[in-house]
Amino acid sequence: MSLLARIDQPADLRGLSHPELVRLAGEIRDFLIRHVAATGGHLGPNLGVVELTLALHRVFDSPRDRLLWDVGHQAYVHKIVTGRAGEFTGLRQRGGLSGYPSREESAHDHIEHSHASAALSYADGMAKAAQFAGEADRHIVAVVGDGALTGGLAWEALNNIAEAPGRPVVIVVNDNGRSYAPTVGGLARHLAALRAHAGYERLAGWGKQALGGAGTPGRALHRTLHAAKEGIKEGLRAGLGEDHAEAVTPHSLFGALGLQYIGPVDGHDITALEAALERAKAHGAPAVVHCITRKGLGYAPAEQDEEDHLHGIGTIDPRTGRPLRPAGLTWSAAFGRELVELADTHPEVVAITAAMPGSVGLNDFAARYPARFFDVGIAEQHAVASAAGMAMAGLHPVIALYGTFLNRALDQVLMDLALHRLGATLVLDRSGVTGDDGPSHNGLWDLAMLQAVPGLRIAAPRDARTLREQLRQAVSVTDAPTVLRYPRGAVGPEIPAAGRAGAVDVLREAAPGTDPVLLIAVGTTAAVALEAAGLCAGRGVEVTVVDPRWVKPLPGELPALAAGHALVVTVEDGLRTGGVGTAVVQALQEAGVRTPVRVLGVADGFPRQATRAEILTEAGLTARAVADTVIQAAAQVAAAASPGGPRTASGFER
Ligand SMILES: Cc1ncc(C[n+]2csc(CCOP(=O)(O)OP(=O)(O)O)c2C)c(N)n1
Ligand SMILES: CC(=O)[C@@H](O)[C@H](O)COP(=O)(O)O
Ligand SMILES: [Mg+2]
Repeated sequence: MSLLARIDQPADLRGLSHPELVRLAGEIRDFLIRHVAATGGHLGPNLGVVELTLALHRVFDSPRDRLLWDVGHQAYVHKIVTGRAGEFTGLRQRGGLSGYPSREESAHDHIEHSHASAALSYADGMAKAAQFAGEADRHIVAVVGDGALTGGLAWEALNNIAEAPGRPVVIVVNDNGRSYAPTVGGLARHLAALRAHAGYERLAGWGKQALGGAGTPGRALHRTLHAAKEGIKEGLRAGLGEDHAEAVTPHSLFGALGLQYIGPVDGHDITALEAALERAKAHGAPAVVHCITRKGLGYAPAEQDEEDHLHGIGTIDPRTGRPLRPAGLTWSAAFGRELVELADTHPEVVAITAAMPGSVGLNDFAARYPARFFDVGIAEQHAVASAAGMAMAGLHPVIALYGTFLNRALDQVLMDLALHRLGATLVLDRSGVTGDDGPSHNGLWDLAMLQAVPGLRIAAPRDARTLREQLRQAVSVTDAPTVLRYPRGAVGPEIPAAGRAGAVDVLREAAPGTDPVLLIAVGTTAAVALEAAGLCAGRGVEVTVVDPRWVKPLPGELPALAAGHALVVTVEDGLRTGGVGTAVVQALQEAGVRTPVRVLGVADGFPRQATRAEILTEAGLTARAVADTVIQAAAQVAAAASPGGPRTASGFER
C-alpha cells in the first residue's frame, strides 16, 4: 500500500520514519506530475516544496498554528497532506479544487488570493491577534518565495514584524532563485551570496572532514585548500572592496533588521529542515528560516525547462512535459512581436515586466534589446512609478502586466503617470475573464478602475491587426498614459470593419428601415457581438455592431450613432459596474440622447475557478445570451413606445 494513501491529515505524517518520509516525498512527486499534467496548474513550484511542506506539517500543528503561503500557487502539497489528495482530478475546475488555498475547502487554508508579497502582512496581523488573545502557543508561519520577497509589501511587513521581538513569526524563505525567470535585483544577489556562503562553508567543512581522515598527505592538502579559501576571501575583499566584503561572508539582511536568521538550509533535506524549523519555533521571537530549494525537482522536463521550470502549465504529456494542445498565436506573442518591430524605429521605447517576461511576451524584446528591457521583480508599483521617471526623462516605457496585478499600482497610474500627464503605455495581458486560475486572476477590474484616471486613454483591440494599430497609436502619445487590454490565450480571426463612423469601426450595419439596435462591442467581444447580431437578424431584429476601438475617452460619434437607434446594448469582458457601458450611459445622458441602454458585462463578485467559457456563459456574455438580451430589450422598448405602452426610464440597465 502506498504511504500517500495513509496520509489524510498532518498528524499522519508525524509517525513516519525518515526513510518513509523520503519514500512519501517520491510518491507525492509522482502524484503531482500525474495530476497536474492532466489538469494544468503550477507543477514546478509544487515539486520544489515537497520536503518543505512535509517538514512544516510535522513541526507545526496546523490549523491551530497558522500556515500561510505567499501567492499560494505552491500549496498543492499542503492540500495533499490535509486530506484533499482525492480531489485533485478536479483541480482548477468548476466546483473542484481551487489552485490556491481556500477557506471553504479546509481550516488549514487562509489566504485565498494569488497576489504575491502579502503573506507576511497577514502573518504580522495574525501575530498581533494571537498576542491580543494571549495565545503564546499559537505559531504563525509564512512561506514566502524569493520572488515574492521582491515585492514591496513584503518589506513593509518585515519592517513591522521586526519591530516587535516579543511577537514571534516564523518566516520561511523558499529560495529557489526564481520567480518565473531568475529572480532579479540586489535582494536576489544577497540571497545568492547567502547560498554561496553556505555552499562555500559546507565545501570547506566537507574538505576538512574528508581530507582530515586521509593521513599526512590529506591533512597537507586540506591546509592548502584552507589557505586557498582564505586567499579567495581576501581576494574577493580586495577585488570587491570592503563594502562588498560581506559578499563572501555575508551577514543576512534579515539579521540586520533584528530578525533571527537560520540557514541557509537544504530545502530537500527533511531532517535539516525540521531541525531549523524547530529552532525557529522555539526561538520565541521573529525568525527567518532560509531554505534552498529547486523548482521542478524530480521531474526532468521541469528541471530542464530554462524559461520557468514549468512554473504554470496547461495539460501536458507527462512523458515529455510538452503541451498537449499547441497554443497558436497568443495575444502575448502578437504584442511582443509588434513591440520589437516598433522598437526598431522608436529608440525611445523601453519595456518593463514585473517578473513575468515570458508570460507577457517580452522574451524576444529582451533578447533583441537587452539594454532597453527591465525586469523589476514582482513590483508592479515600482514598475509604474519608475516608468514615470523614464517618461519624464524622455523615454516611452511600455509596462506589460497582467490586468489583475495592475490593481495594486492604481495610485502610481493616477498620481505618477496621469497627474504628470506622462507618455507611458500599460499593456494589460490576461484582462477580462481568465477562468481556471481562480477569482484573483480574472482581469475584471481594469476598465472600471481606470475610468477614474483623468486623461488616461484605453484601447481594447479586437484582433491582432487592431492590436498592432493601437499599440503604435499608444506609443505615439506623449502627454498622457495609454492602456491596451486583451485577454489570455489565442488571438481570434481578424474582424474587418465594414465601414467607419469617425473613430468608430462599423462591423455590421443594420438593414435600413427598421428600429435597429446599436450593439457596442468592447475589444474581443466583437466576435460575440457579430454572432449575436446574426442570431437577432434571424429573429427579425436588426442590429448595427460597432467597435469604438478606444474606449476611454469614448469616441464623440457614439451619442449621434445611438440617437439613430431604438436601443443601445454594450458588451464588455469586464466588470459591468463602472465599466465602459456605464460610461456610455453617462455620455448619452450628457449629450441629451434618450435612447435606452442595456449594459452587459460580468456582475459584481469574484467568479470562482471554472473555464473562461463557463464564466462567460454564467455572465450572459455568449452570443446566444447577448441575442436574447437584445431581443428582449428591443421588445420592451417597442412596447414602451407604442401608444399607452408602459413608461420606461430614459436609460435602463439590467
Ligand atoms: C502581484 C503579483 N504579481 C505577479 C504575480 C505572478 N506570479 C505568480 S507566481 C510568481 C513567481 C513567484 O516567485 P516566488 O515567490 O519565488 O515563488 P516560486 O514560484 O519560486 O515558488 C509570479 C511573478 C503574482 N502572483 N502576484
Ligand atoms: C500564480 C500566478 O500568478 C501565475 O503563475 C499565474 O497563475 C500564471 O497565469 P497564466 O497561466 O495565465 O500565465
Ligand atoms: Mg522562487
